[in-house]
Amino acid sequence: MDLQLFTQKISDHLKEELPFVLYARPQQNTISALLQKSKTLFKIDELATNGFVLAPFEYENTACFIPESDSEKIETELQNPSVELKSLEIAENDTEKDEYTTLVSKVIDNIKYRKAKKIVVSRSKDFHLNKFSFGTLLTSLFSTYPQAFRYIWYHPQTGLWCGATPETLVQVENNTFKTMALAGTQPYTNNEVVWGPKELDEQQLVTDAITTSLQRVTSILKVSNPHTHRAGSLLHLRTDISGVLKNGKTTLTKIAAALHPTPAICGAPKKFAKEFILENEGYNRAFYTGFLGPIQDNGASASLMVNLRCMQIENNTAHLFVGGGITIGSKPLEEWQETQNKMQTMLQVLTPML
Ligand SMILES: C=C(O[C@@H]1C=C(C(=O)O)C=C[C@H]1O)C(=O)O
Repeated sequence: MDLQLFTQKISDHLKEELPFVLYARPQQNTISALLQKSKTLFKIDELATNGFVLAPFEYENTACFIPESDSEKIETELQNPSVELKSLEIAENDTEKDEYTTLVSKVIDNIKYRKAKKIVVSRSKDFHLNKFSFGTLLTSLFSTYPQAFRYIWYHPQTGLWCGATPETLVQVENNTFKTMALAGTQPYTNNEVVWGPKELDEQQLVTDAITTSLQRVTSILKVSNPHTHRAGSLLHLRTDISGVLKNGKTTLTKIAAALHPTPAICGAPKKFAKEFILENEGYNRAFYTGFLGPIQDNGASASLMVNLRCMQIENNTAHLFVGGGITIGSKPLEEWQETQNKMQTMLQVLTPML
């Protein structure tokens, strides 16, 4: 379908407050959309129905869902999806900076007392938009980050969420699966990339925790060496993990539950880190650091992504969400700067509306 018609159809759907989701896979120019016909907020326990799932950080069993069976499916192709990235100045707010660096210091204290090895903390920041335009958001989001998984989700009960995430939670295809350990961040420059021991250790911890939690549900595991992954104006360290699902019995639901929340977005040990986050972060992450993606073949095939570099847009306000992993070597001011840098990803998308 022609991009203009595609955009018009979805804008009309939004005006009627009808649910929809549109997404494009990494490196692909095809944007697929599901336009739900009713206003029902579908919830699923088993990830075994064709459609698109959106799960919160506090996922236990239940996630929001747009079923293919209640939707019209349309597609379009993006032309020339390449935009130059220009860093935007973000005014520093002293109170926000104090609150965040204090939170990071508290994590470091807990790590010193050996309560945890790593905790990922985060914050949210609001930006005022001069004028929200769905069409502008669509072209800006999908053309700025062709290498990321991009999505826009809307339901009158969840609001409008969108993002461009570099991180796969799990991809399943014919009994085989792929996942990744993504951790360690530095700004992208033209210089040679060097990773220090802090980042290498932090990333290894994520790889170890993921491979351990996969042991129960998989039979063959292949683990790559860590390599640099570019995500817009940032670089991460990434290890690819792939294998075969155990006896053909492991379902998508089981593998997602075994992985989520990974130490890339929660911490290690998982239980302590999650409780610390819920008690101390001081805001509700909602769908940020949850997972989302299309489910096909009744769960035999799926691409579930971690919901990072995302925002919720309400009227003329964009709520951006950013965080970072804290380990023994972390420094509060550097962690603050890392969240400022991560904010650039969604700010680039908002530029035409600021
Ligand atoms: C928590 C975020 O990113 C995660 C934390 C990272 C880190 O601490 O280096 C890197 C990639 C992500 O796994 C975020 O983008 O908000």
